[in-house]
Amino acid sequence: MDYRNLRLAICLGTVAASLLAAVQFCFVSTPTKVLVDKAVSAIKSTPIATATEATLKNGEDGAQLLASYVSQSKSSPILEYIRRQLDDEKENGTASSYQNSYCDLQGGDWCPTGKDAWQQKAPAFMVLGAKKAGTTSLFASLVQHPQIIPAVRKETLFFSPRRFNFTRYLGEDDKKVKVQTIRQDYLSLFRPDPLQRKGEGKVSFDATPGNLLHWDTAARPILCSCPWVKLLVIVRNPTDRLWSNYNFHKEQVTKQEAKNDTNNNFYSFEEYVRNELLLMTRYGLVEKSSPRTQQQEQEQSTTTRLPSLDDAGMAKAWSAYTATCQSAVGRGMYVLNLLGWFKQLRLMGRDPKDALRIVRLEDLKGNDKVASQLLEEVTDWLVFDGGVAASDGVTKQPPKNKKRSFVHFMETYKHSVKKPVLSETTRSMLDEFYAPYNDLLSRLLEDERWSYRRGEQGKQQGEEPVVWPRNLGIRNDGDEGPFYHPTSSGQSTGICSST
Ligand SMILES: Nc1ncnc2c1ncn2[C@@H]1O[C@H](COP(=O)(O)OS(=O)(=O)O)[C@@H](OP(=O)(O)O)[C@H]1O
Repeated sequence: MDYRNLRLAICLGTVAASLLAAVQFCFVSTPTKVLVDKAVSAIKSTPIATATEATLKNGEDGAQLLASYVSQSKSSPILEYIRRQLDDEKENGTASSYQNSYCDLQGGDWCPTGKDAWQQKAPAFMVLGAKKAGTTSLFASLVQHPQIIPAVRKETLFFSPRRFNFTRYLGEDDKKVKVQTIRQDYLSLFRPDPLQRKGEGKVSFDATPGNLLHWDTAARPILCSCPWVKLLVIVRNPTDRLWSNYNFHKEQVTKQEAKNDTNNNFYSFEEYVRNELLLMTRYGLVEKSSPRTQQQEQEQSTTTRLPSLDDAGMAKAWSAYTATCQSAVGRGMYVLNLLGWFKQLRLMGRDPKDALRIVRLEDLKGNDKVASQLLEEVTDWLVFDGGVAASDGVTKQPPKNKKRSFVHFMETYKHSVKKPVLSETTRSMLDEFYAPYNDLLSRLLEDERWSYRRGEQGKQQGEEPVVWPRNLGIRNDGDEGPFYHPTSSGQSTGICSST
């Protein structure tokens, strides 16, 4: 290569690198259609996308376009990964090994006690998500409980990867979580005058729905800084959730465009889903079931596809995918997201059945005695370690405002919202796409009603409300509750016991 050609090559290389950096920067900072556009155009420039790309032409049926993309669900690497995890789910660690491996206490106490103790103010529980599964209703219902106090806003977003200060909160090798630094900063998001709560049996909580999706980055910092925390999850039929996510995103973009006086038609729902499936394909999470040519295989291995989905590969692929789009499809892969949390809990020696409760929005809708009882049971568990007995002589207090009790809120919400309708063809295609994930969820939770199968009349399976674990409110060991939280005032047990 002569000098001029070399100079030209260097210039072109520099321009390409700058463009790539600009695209990456935009991905993490622009939460609108632009983000998806950029992600998709980046994909289009790779051989993988060229192999799978299809464009919606004028008048073309969106459902038809989507069909080839959802057919991949049966053989996707992500499903294989989940199955492997489920076969291998017995792996248990201990609190001290977890703490030694992942949590840098910086001279502090993992489970401080005493009246100035951090956890007097810290969250006793968190609502992890899922986004668009009724978390706002659930939040509004929970705060009706006189012993439950929210953070300064519903979603603190403190542990969300786009806000979380990785440099400040993680050690140099990104492995150990700086517990004291997180506690010091996170605490500012909780109500002042926490000592007033001492002895009153009150507990704080954070309800950031993205934390379910971001198990790969959020679970460890959360569990290192609040090792006692209880986790509450609400899910919803993943197709309905996805549709709601799309409409919400569309509305946001439309509003923004009206403000900027621009008007680009937002993607159709089918294109929106297709774009995400393309991204997932790019990161090796799902793949087209049609056999690839040898050339395509070669091209794929030299681009961004990750070689295999072992634990590290999965976390990396998931982070890459969730950083580049709304993650609207992945948020409904509940089993994967929960497994990420299960794994961390097991590593720290906590049984997910004790640490986590999962409810379905479908069971909380409507003015139904059972739904009301369900929420009451859940709140008893959140405040009193299972509702069996209040510690320190703290007794259960009546709701603040009877008129706005759980069910009342749920009911008025339902009637006040007018919703666009999803076409039946697309709905059943997405139901089919999510079916294997839902089946694996029911395997994980040991109850087939989590599979969200529809009956003949299109009704969701399961006549009785589903909550996991099913023995809610009854301790399985008959012993002290497994968590330390503000109401237990030094009588710590489980992960925070003095052992
Ligand atoms: N009580 C009751 N009955 C029926 N549906 C309900 C109820 N409460 C919340 N919802 C539906 O949940 C969707 C909003 O979920 P989130 O509050 O989690 O949204 S967000 O993540 O906080 O943005 C939103 O879904 P869509 O209407 O389908 O978009 C709400 O209508």
